[in-house]
Amino acid sequence: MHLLETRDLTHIYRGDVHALEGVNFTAERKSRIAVIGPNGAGKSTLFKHFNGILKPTSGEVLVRGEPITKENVREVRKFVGIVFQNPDDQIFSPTVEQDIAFGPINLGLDEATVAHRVEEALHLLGIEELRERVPHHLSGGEKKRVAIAGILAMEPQVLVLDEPTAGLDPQGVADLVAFVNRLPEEYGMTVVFSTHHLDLVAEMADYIYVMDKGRVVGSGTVEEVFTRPELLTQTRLDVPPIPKLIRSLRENGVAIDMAYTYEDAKKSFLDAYARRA
Ligand SMILES: Nc1ncnc2c1ncn2[C@@H]1O[C@H](COP(=O)(O)OP(=O)(O)OP(=O)(O)O)[C@@H](O)[C@H]1O
Repeated sequence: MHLLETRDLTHIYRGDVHALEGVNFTAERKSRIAVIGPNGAGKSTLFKHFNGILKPTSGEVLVRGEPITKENVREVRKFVGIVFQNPDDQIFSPTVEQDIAFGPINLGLDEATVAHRVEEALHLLGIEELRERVPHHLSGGEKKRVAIAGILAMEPQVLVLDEPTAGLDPQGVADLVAFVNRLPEEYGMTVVFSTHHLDLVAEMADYIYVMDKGRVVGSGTVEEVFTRPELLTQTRLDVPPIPKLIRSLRENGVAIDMAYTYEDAKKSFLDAYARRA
């Protein structure tokens, strides 16, 4: 049984827009999964099926092996939390603190538990100093953190992030990467995210789904996907700079180990340099 699964999932929007066509997707506990693909590939539509926001035109979505039904959709939404692309869709309370408390209160938790969860979420996202602020007056990046904190406070087992780094400054991106990477190990969570920043994928994911025109056109480990440049270019994507540069050096006779993350690349370069010396 998979933690989350779609089987032959097809979604046709009104107007005969075929947004998903026969998508098979699985996620396991503690996995870090990137969904990549050009604009309009169907990433957000897929995510909206993960907790029953959208209903399949055909096919199935299974959460812990169970199809999503009217009866279990509340439970499913506790289990799978989604942070949308645009934080304005998700933020509506008068203060940040109240906004983060909204989800836990809705789950029917007692006051002390709600307060505790709000504190934890503020702390995890590093936004304690924003607690009294009016969400709508925050910057884009600050809003994004508040939106993530609001979902996190519901303690989902699966955290789905639709383009989490869009609009963040470089330090914000680095903080987000570090934050996401703590969740599987420290909290046993599964993280599924979409991004157009392919250089972040190796830093934040173990497994990749490549989507194009509503279909999954490739999937595999970071290594499996990034060693298929044709798959990426045919979907208007590209191999990120680190593996691209190292591949090119290898093709030019440089003895250097392949790497996908910044830290691994640094090690590869230092090793290659040491071997020469
Ligand atoms: N509510 C809707 N009604 C009709 N068509 C829609 C609706 N939402 C999305 N679509 C269409 O479905 C297709 C998939 O859109 P989706 O937002 O899932 O793509 P995406 O991969 O998330 O794109 P992006 O990278 O631009 O965020 C697109 O052709 C889009 O125009």
